[in-house]
Amino acid sequence: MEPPTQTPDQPYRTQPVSFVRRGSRLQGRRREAWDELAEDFLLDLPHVHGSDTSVAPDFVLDLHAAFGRPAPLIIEVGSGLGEAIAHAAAHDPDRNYLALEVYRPGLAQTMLRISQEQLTNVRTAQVDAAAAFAGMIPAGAAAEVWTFFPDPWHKARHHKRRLVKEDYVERVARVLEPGGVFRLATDWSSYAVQMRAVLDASGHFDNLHDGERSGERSPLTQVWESGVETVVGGAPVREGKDPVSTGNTGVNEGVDLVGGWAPRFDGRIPTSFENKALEAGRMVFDLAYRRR
Ligand SMILES: C[S@@+](CC[C@H](N)C(=O)[O-])C[C@H]1O[C@@H](n2cnc3c(N)ncnc32)[C@H](O)[C@@H]1O
Repeated sequence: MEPPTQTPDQPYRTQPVSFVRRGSRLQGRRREAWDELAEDFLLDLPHVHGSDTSVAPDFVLDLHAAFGRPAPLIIEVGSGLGEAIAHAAAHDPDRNYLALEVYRPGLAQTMLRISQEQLTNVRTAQVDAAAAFAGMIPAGAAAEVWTFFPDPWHKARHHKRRLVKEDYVERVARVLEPGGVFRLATDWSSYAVQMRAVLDASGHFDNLHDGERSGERSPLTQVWESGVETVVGGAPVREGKDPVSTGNTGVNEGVDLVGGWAPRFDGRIPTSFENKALEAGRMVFDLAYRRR
C-alpha cells in the first residue's frame, strides 16, 4: 500500500525547518521496499498534526526494543540514500546505527541497502532530527552523532534554516553521552565557519583537533585563495543576487589562523553527494567535537 503523502507541517512549528518538501511519492523498487521492509527497519513513530516528519513531544524511544539488543548507538542525521550509514554499520556490527531522515525515497533506498547487505544493526526513522533530539532520543543515549553535508541554505536570508545552529547543538549535546563524539562535514566554507563558531561557543564540546590545519594548511585558507566558491554552477557569484552567501566565500579573504579542522573521518565513505562537490572542485571540511 502506498504510504500517505506528506502534509504541511509548518503550523505546529515555531522555528523554520532545515528541509524543503521534496517529492515524497515512492515508485517502483523503492515503493516495494517501503511496503516490504518498513516493518523491520523503519521505526513506527507517533506523529502530530498530520505531519510525517514530526514526533509527539512526549514520545521516548525504547532503544533496546527498537534494536532488539543493548549496544552503543551511532545516529546519522540526514542520511540521504543511506550510503554512509550502511557502509559503517556493515563494518561495525557491535554497534547500533540509527538513520534520521525526512526524505521518504531516501529512507526507502536506505532500507533496500540494509536488506541487501543483510544488516541487523540499522534502523531508520522518518523524522526531523531537531524534533527527535528534543525528546524522542533519551538523554545521553548516543555514543556518536553524525551530520554530514547538511543542506547549505546559501542565501543569507536563508541561513536561519541551517540545521547546525545553536539550538541544534544544544540538542545534540543532550543526546550524546559524556565523551561522545559529534562529527560533521560540509563542502561549503561559510557553513563550515558557522559550524566551528557555534560549537566552539557552546560550552558543551571540546574540539578533538583544536588548532590543527590552520594557516596555509587550512582548507578555509585554500578555498579563499582558490576562489572556487565564487563560481557556482559555472556562473560567478554576484553580489546582491548571490546564489550563495558571499560571507566567507570571496577570494583573498586572508589566512585562517584558527584551524580546528579534523582529518577525514574513516567511517565516512564518499557519497554520491560528496562526489559531486569534489567534481565541482570544492573542498570538504570535517569537524569532530567531544561532549564534555
Ligand atoms: C545534502 S543532503 C546530504 C545527504 C547525505 N548526508 C550525503 O552526504 O549524501 C542533506 C540531507 O539531510 C536531510 N535533512 C535535512 N534536514 C533534516 C532534518 N531536520 N532531519 C533529518 N534529515 C534532514 C535532507 O532530506 C537530505 O537528505
